[in-house]
Amino acid sequence: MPASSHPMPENAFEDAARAAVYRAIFTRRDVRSHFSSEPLEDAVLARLLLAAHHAPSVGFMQPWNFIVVRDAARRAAVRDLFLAAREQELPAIAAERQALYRKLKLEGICESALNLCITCDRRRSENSPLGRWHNPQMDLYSTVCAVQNLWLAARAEGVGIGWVSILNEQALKELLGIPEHVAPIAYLCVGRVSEFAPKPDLEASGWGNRLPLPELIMSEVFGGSGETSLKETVALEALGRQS
Ligand SMILES: Cc1cc2c(cc1C)N(C[C@H](O)[C@H](O)[C@H](O)COP(=O)(O)O)c1[nH]c(=O)[nH]c(=O)c1N2
Repeated sequence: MPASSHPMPENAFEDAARAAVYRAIFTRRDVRSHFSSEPLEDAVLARLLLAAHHAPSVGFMQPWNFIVVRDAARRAAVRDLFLAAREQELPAIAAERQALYRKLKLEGICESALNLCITCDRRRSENSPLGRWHNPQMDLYSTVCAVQNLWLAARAEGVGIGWVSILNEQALKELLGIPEHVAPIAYLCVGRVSEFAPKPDLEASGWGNRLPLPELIMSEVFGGSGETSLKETVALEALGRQS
C-alpha cells in the first residue's frame, strides 16, 4: 500500500480494504498452467461477469458480450487455431529468442474449467457516439476495461485467467459465430488453479523484466524530464515489491 504522511481522506477505503485492492492488483497473474480439474461454480462466474459489466465505458456504451465456451470439441478447435497462429508468429520473433519462444506455455485452452470470449459490439449505440466520434476505437478500449475488471475480481476469487491472443481473429470469429461488426477482444482461459506464480511467467522464463517505472514518467510533454521528487517516491514504493 502506498506510504503517506497525510491522513487518508474520509472517502478512501479503510486500511484493510485498500490493502485488498492493491493485493489483487499486485498478485494478479496471467495463468496458463496450474489449472485444476475442478469446475467453476456459476455463482463465482456470475460475480466475475458482474465485475466486468461494471467497467467504465465510453458514453456508457457497454459494448461487451460474454461468450462462455465449455464444449471440449470447440475448445480443441480454438487450440488448433492457437497452434497454427503460433507457427505463423514465430518468424517475427528475433532469431536468438525463437527456441525460448517455442518452450513457453502460452495458453491453457483445454485444461481450464471454461473459456470466455469477451467481444465488442462496434454498432451498439452507433447513433449516439458520445466520446468516440473523434476516437472511434474508444469502444475497444472500454471492452479492455471490462477484461481487466474481471481479471482482478478473478484474482480475489482465487480464479486463474489466461489471455490468449495468438489466434487468427477471422478464424476465431467463424468458429464462435461472431458477426462481422463485433470484435473479439479477449479470449480467456478461466478456472481454479493450484497456485498463482509470484512473478509473470515471461519474467520467470527470462523473456522479459518489468521496466523501471521512474524511467517511464515524463514531465509536461512526451520525453520531458523532471518530476524528480515523484520519481524518487515511485522508486521507494517499488522497493520491496517484487514483480
Ligand atoms: C492484450 C494481452 C494479450 C495477451 C496477454 C496479455 C494481454 C494484456 N498475455 C499475458 C501476458 O503475457 C502477461 O500479462 C505478461 O507476461 C505479464 O504477466 P502477468 O499478467 O503480470 O502475470 C498473453 N499470455 C500468453 O501466454 N499468451 C497470449 O496470447 C497472451 N496475450
